[in-house]
Amino acid sequence: MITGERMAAVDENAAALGVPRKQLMESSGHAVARAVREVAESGASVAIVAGRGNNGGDAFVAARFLDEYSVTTILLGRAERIGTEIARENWAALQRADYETREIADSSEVDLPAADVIVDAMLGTGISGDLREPAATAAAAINAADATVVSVDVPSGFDADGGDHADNGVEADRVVTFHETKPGLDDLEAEVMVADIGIPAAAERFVGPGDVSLARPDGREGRPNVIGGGPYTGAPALAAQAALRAGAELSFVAAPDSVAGEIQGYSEDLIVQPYDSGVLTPDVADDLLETAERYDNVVVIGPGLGTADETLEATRQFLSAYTGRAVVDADALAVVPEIETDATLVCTPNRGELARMGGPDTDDLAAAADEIEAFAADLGHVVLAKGANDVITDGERTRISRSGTVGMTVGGTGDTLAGIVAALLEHAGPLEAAAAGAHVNGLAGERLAEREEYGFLASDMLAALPAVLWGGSDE
Ligand SMILES: NC(=O)C1=CN([C@@H]2O[C@H](COP(=O)(O)OP(=O)(O)OC[C@H]3O[C@@H](n4cnc5c(N)ncnc54)[C@H](O)[C@@H]3O)[C@@H](O)[C@H]2O)[C@H](O)CC1
Ligand SMILES: [K+]
Repeated sequence: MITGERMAAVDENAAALGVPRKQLMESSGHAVARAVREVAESGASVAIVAGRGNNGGDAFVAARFLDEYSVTTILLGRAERIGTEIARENWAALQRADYETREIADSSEVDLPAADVIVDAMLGTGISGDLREPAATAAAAINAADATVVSVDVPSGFDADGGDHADNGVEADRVVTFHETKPGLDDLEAEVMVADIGIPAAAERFVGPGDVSLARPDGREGRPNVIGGGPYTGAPALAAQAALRAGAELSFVAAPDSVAGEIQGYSEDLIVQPYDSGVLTPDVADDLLETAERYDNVVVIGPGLGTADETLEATRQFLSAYTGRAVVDADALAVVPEIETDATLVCTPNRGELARMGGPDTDDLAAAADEIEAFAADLGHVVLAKGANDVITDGERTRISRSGTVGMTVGGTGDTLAGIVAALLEHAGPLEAAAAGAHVNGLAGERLAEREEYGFLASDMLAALPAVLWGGSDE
């Protein structure tokens, strides 16, 4: 089962692994042709109704595999407004190879030829909202036709993220969906066939650019609050700054008044809010909990907190009562296996912290991915286990991030990671935020290592983050 937006991420990851979208489109189109052949008698007439996106592109490919039939390909819209390069190229090939094609400018021109089989390639996972014209009129004509309807990827009008189908959507007899079925597809009347289109398993297993695109903030959003500091002051400052560099609008630090000034001193960009105590105590935790619940910000709890008994008790109390989203790092991790909570937690243990939490005790986290997945399932939260390769899992789905470089084994890179995950968690799911966060943190380190393999600081990574999240230069 895979959603449309996750499919786009996997698609982008496949391209980064060397399997470009055009090759996927060729496989998709071939799969559609095979499905048509299963329902078309020899000599049958086939009408392809294509949209201007890659769903249509798949059908332009299919037309080339259906020479034994009389095929007409109808494009809803003008050819020059085909939305993607690979769909345009496949349309152009049909023109040059003298295939039977028609362009429909608007709904008044919708007039489907009589056909034994209709291929519905108007809309796939790129749909937004109920069918607009001319797709709406075309869908009605398809539904009224006396033909077998084969839909490409999903019936046009079906939402591959939410699983519901537009009232004016196409009623397909068959659906050829790619790679994995989509949520809700099997509830439709249609017969669903899943076509393998050659996406390497690595495109799902390993975090890639598609996962970063999926979790990247569009614009500045979120106001994470770092609950940290006490004995240490660098960690909360790094985490809070990383959150800003990863797209947060504001970044708060709640810290003991004894160190608040020092933390503020690291960066004027932070909003440091001192509390009247030398360390995090249960009373202070109560106040911070009330604030966190009121503002519904993502919390980062742990950086630099220290391990005083009353601090651990305060952390236990905060996380047990909290119902929002939090990144739990460093010394705060110890309490997570001891508590029940309704909060959505992303735990970011390093190898030692993972073992102390009850997870596998090993240097090669990727080799222990299944055990870490089982540990996360038991823990009930997302675990981002940090190592040479990071293992990110919600107990059901597991990803490996291979980004990063040996120079990152310097103090503070775990703090920047926690801040990045917090910024992404403001708008992305916990697994998605953790996977993209781990990956982006590693890419920032790689970018610095291009200049010098060692010797860079965690604080140097802050300036490299925007470039790896949004592309562009950090110079
Ligand atoms: N992800 C993969 O691995 C592969 C996907 N393939 C095919 O690509 C489509 C998704 O293509 P995309 O270009 O993103 O969008 P669509 O073609 O689905 O539709 C976009 C198209 O439709 C217009 N549009 C959007 N909403 C509406 C609406 N409500 N009413 C009318 N028109 C609408 C929009 O303006 C665009 O023009 C996927 O389904 C697969 O079929 C690859 O080819 C194979 C690998
Ligand atoms: K379709």
